[in-house]
Amino acid sequence: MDRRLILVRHGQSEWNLKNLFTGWKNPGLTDKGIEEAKEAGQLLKSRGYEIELCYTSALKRAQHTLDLMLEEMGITNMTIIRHQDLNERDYGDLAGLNKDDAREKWGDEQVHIWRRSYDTPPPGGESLKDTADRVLPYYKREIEPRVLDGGTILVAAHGNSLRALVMALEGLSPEEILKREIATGKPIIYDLNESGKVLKVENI
Ligand SMILES: O=C(O)[C@H](O)COP(=O)(O)O
Repeated sequence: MDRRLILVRHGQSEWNLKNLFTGWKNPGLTDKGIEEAKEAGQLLKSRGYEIELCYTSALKRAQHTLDLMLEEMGITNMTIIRHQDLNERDYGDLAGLNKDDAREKWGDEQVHIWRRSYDTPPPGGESLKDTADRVLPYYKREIEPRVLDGGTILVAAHGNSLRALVMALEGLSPEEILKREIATGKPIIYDLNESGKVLKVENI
């Protein structure tokens, strides 16, 4: 029996293109982001997976990415569960600021700590740990049981909500997750065993 979990970060957003901290702000996809989402859909289509159920966040860049992927896969009748627990990390006071301007103001190291450390939150926002504290209970409660029932579950979410999930699934340390980047529109495919442990991971 397949117990497959597919994670996809949304395609490039308007604010990714402008190099702005985004967090819970709600920009749409760029043309490139739309293409990335379609390509991700084509890739999954070529694998012939039968998707049982989809999850996404409450933010439109992830929702639109999922819709485009499903369209490419020719899937018209699908249950999509949208929940804010899968939202991007809240970037707090940094949201809307240019990432290079922030480095000029606070220095490269501080900005890197805010962006990639495990437990140092950006001012007024969530650390990766804070993000994990909402993403992982949601995953355990809602998503994992559906995967363990058998089949393929697709999750379209965000760079840091997915880093939180990848950290738990792959058993990465806070040092290891610091270096882990999640590319836009590139599916990560996990095969899980009956207790939810990762048997195999494939980045396509
Ligand atoms: O919210 C954002 O700005 C991006 O989606 C992810 O940002 P990061 O690469 O700075 O974590």
